[in-house]
Amino acid sequence: MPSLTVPQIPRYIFPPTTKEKLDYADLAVIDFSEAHDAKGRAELVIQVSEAIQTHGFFYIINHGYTPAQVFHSNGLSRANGVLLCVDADEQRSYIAKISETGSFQGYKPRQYWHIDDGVHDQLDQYAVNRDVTKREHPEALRPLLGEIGAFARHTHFNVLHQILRLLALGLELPEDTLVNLHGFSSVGESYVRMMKYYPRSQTDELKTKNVWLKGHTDMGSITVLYSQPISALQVLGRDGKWKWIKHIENALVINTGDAMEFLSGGYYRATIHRVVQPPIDQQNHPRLGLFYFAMTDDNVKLAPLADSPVLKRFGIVRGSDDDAPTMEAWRKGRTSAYGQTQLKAATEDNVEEELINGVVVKHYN
Ligand SMILES: O=C(O)CCC(=O)C(=O)O
Ligand SMILES: [Fe+2]
Repeated sequence: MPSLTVPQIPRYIFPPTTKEKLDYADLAVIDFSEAHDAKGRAELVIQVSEAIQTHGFFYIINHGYTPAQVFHSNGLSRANGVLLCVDADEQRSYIAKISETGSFQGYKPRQYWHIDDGVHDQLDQYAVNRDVTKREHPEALRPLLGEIGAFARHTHFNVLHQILRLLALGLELPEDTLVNLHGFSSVGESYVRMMKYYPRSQTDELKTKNVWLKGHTDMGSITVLYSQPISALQVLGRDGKWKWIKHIENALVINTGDAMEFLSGGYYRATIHRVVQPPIDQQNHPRLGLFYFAMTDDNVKLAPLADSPVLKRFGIVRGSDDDAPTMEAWRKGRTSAYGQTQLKAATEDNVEEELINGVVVKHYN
């Protein structure tokens, strides 16, 4: 019997994975069920450090949810429903004031970002701070806020913090060094994002050479993507070639962002990735995304953790903190500029750039 409080939300029917032969990145699969004892964790530290240094992406399996739980298939289905159910008028009243506030919280209006050659994005997105009470949300979302809050909490404590412990150990720092910079209750922006990409016109595909989101790094520390079946995400390999990210049922796809690159003095580089048109057999489906974008607390200075013996061995020192942006300044600068500023051609081929807080940010074609 339908519940009286939870609205009937159209279910998203997952399309099958592609039959096309794609050039997939060969990513490490990190099994979190091995993280329970010291020996297992020591092994995972090596695997995760290597994965970040080679590809920048890795999978996590056995992260604590089954596909049947709200956070995977059902979670995507709900994301779909929420993005679909809210009518245009209501969407308008929950629009994110992205350029004014430097925050994505709320709806990003469709076509807000410039992609290339006059073509704008074709995707809906709704962002919810991990503290779901921070803002008002559209009516369709309200009955789901408890679940979204629990999802954020689970991802923050059981996924993000576990990864951060492995990364701190990889820097030979006390296990909780990075965890302490990512407090769930601190002032900061780590948030849940639901995305829905729509198929685009042939003209847009031609003008952008099939690129839906240009190659970029994420601004935060860690991005957690709940793997979904439509292929479109690619990673730029160290050999300069784009490789596809393969869907693994109920896996998480993890990458590092700018904040982690700053904190580790470049030891954990931010991953360059992009989104392109899906392969031919998946092109007629909208593509859903469910993410947790993690950032440090707002007041953290994004400068190298120079106590790390690993960084010391690499000769990485912490310069004046006056030169380092805080997480708050970095995320606001990047968020308000993204898809809005006129990018300049860089000296490298196929790269454009912009200056954010005195740091060059690159975008890749
Ligand atoms: O849709 C995806 O798979 C990735 C999206 C992405 O890279 C981003 O929003 O930063
Ligand atoms: Fe990204």
